[in-house]
Amino acid sequence: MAVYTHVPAEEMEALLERYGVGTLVSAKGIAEGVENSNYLVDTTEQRFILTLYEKRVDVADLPFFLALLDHLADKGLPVPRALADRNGTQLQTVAGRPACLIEFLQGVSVSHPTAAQAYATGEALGQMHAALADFDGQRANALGLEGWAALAQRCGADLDAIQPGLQARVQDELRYLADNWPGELPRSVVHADLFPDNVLMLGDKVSGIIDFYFAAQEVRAWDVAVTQAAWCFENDGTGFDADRAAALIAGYDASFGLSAAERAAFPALARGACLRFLLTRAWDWLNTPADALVTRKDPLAFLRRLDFYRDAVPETLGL
Ligand SMILES: Nc1ncnc2c1ncn2[C@@H]1O[C@H](COP(=O)(O)OP(=O)(O)OP(=O)(O)O)[C@@H](O)[C@H]1O
Ligand SMILES: N[C@@H](CCO)C(=O)O
Repeated sequence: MAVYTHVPAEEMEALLERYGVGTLVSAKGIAEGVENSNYLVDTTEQRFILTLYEKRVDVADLPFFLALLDHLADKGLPVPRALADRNGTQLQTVAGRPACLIEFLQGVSVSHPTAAQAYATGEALGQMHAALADFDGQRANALGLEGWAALAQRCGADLDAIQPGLQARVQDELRYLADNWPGELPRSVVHADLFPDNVLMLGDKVSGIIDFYFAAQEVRAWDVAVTQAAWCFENDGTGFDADRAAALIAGYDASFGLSAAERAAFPALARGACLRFLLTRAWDWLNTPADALVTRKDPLAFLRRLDFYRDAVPETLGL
């Protein structure tokens, strides 16, 4: 579950008062997600998401994230805005945490995406990249190449407690990526975490793209690699689904497209994607008490993906 901070009903009521959006009917903690606390809030008029920003979100980055949501929503993407209260303020303090009241979008996150759903997601990702061409917000990617090395350093030899030999494997991979990272490819603000749980779907249509709190400037095609690594395997990192992967890339090509240079670099980008999630999951695995309410995600599910991309023949990746 992910409700790290409890919000008393009185405080919720006082918050809603500032927006003039009806009075509180119910507020339920949302179990999904690991990063922030989220509540589903119903008022006499409307339904909202209340997000309280927790450990990995730096308050100084919130203006960037809120501007990004507004920019994409202005361009017609199904992205929820943070609402402004009667004074025009989007960012609030709730139960001592920075917080926003966010538009509720319909749809469900799929656990076993079909090829048609992967196509729609690739297409939506391409539309998002097109819409970001004139977004001038700046945020460096703390979870890029340098950030992975720093995180590996912080995990240190404890990586071997997750699986013997993991520290050496991570160091090999960091060396490979330092030598082969295609840093010369076009850059843009990217979503950087477009997992199935961050895409809401109604049937085969994308009805919502959420959770932009890792968005940052990065090699743009890395976003496509992250999305493929997240969408085209079983949860445990086995069973790469070539049809789903090809559909995702075809959807992206239909709305934006990968260049020849981006296709050539795709396996290295995908290895970087896998290393990013392997390391953040490993850090959480090592630093989340076993009795914590939040469910830790398996780092080895991304080691298996990493092994897959290391050994993959590029033609099998749907490129
Ligand atoms: N704008 C929204 N409209 C509808 N549902 C939403 C919205 N925002 C969040 N949700 C719901 O809340 C859940 C958790 O949200 P979110 O993924 O943003 O949390 P998180 O803790 O940041 O997650 P993650 O672990 O993916 O980083 C989502 O899976 C979704 O069900
Ligand atoms: N989507 C990430 C969580 C956010 O860093 C994961 O599944 O590991």
